Amino acid sequence: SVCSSKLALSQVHPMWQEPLAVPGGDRQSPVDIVVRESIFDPQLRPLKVQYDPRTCQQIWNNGYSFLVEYDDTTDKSTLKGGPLEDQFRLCQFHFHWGENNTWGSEHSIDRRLYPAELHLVHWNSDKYSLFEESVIEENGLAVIAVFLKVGKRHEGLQKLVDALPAVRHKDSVVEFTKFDPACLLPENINDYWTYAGSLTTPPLTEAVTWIVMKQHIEVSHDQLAVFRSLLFTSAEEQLQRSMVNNFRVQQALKGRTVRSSFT
Ligand SMILES: CCCSc1c(F)c(F)c(S(=O)(=O)NC)c(F)c1F
Ligand SMILES: [Zn+2]
Repeated sequence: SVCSSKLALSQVHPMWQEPLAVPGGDRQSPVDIVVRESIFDPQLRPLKVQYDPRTCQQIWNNGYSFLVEYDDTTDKSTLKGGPLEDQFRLCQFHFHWGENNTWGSEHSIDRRLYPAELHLVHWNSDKYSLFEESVIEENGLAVIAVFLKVGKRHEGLQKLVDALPAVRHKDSVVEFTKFDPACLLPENINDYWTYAGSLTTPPLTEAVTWIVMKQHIEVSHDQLAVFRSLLFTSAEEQLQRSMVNNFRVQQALKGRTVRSSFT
């Protein structure tokens, strides 16, 4: 699928070589969400998520995270409603996580970090014909963020966990089909915060409408340990480095309002 276009990602530098200056960046991500400063917006509608597991294609280790990629050439897996005016197509989902269970998420709620964070990346197929175009447009992307907490084993996630050893090294790809990403959403998807932000990986473009779920999902310690068994490095490289702490440092809100869909 085009959504994790090799070209766009080829400019990717390891996130931890911060700061990658974004000239005049005034809507950068991630941020800390201060609950008491968020504004309830009664005009925020329920989210409409329609995912078709048959559009699931492959898992790719891009040296950053592992991306589960979907066929985004038709409107089969879509997101609309909530803060969104247009219809968005699912192109991939991936995670950010830490070296231990103390930190790993990109966003935080009143400074509380989670051990990992899921990102479901969608692009505006009403306004653009290609993912690449949408990445550089201010209303181009919509990302649903879901926090992961360590607890009971997530049965739906296990199929994905079992496939990860096949993509241990950077640039490895494995076929992965019939996975319904809806199983990774919390029961309640109508309680969320939303704000205007950016990608948290280069090109760091300010194209993202963020939708951060209030309710987290639970995964087991062992499932998260398999995430940490992935490598940033390709099979050829001398020095292998564990894929952990693949989150960006938090950015200033710079006057932005974070709205909530709930009181
Ligand atoms: C040119 C990007 C290729 S796809 C992609 C990605 F791989 C990624 F990691 C993030 S993120 O910023 O890290 N999380 C929302 C994105 F937003 C993406 F769109
Ligand atoms: Zn992400």
